[in-house]
Amino acid sequence: MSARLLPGKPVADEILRDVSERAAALRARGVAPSLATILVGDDDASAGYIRIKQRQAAELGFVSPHEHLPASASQADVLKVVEQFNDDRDVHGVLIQYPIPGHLDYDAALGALDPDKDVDGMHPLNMGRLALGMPGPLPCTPAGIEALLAHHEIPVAGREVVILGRGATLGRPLALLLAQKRPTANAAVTVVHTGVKDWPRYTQRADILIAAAGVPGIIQPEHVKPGGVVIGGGVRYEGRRLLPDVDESCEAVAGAITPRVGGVGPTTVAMLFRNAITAAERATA
Ligand SMILES: Nc1nc2c(c(=O)[nH]1)N[C@@H](CN(C=O)c1ccc(C(=O)N[C@@H](CCC(=O)O)C(=O)O)cc1)CN2
Repeated sequence: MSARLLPGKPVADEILRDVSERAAALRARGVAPSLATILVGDDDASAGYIRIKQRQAAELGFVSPHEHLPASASQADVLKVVEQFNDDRDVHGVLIQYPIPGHLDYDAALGALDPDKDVDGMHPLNMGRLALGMPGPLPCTPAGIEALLAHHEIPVAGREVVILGRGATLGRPLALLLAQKRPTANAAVTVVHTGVKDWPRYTQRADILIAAAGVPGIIQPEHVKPGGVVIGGGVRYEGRRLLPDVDESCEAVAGAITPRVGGVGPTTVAMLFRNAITAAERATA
């Protein structure tokens, strides 16, 4: 058996088409939608992702002010930039590229961000909104995975979803999202982590297995239910080299699977812009 592939690009294209139309509507009433980016330090991969986001912003007709702080920046320097963007009425969304240098506190910087401008959906208030089922910006990778499943018409409601990994950016918010009472969610969700000795016992019974561990190659064919759906959400980067959680040999066992490149990643960026256009519309309504 060879699994059906579930690419992310058509999902991202659909989301970005909608964002582009909404951006044009804002511009037609004299509003320039704006997504500000903050990069701290000289990490090549992060600088590359910022360039991708700026290119995408330009294609969609967004303004994208950018602040690049040196690796030696202090926490106060970072907070000052965050506050400047918070106070700037022409800036509708802000993202702080992760990671930042080790002497800095990313969570504190995120906590200082205006929650209404939080396009990553990771501010504590927005995570709280997600936990309570209240409207707000959704964390981009979890929202991208829900959209990917819906786009490829993978039924989720009532099915057994197992998420391997409980991190704050993926496993935990994704569990909250897919358990919500909505047609594209409403699943029986189990979160298991790699510290559980017999974690394969959980993944083997998953109708939909979502790898969110950030451990390269941790998911092998024997961890997958034959014919099940496998979504590779977790990745680790060595420089710009992508090391997915899911080993490619899983394609022989799964019924459907995301490609190792061009799976969940493109949907994450699209969701960032969906959050940004929503923030711009709300700020200028
Ligand atoms: N503030 C944020 N920081 C970071 C995020 C984020 O969402 N918000 N995510 C990652 C980096 N990232 C975006 O910033 C990102 C990384 C990778 C991809 C992607 O589409 N990858 C491709 C593979 C590309 C390759 O060949 O290496 C894929 O998955 O197919 C998109 C976004 C950390 N920081």
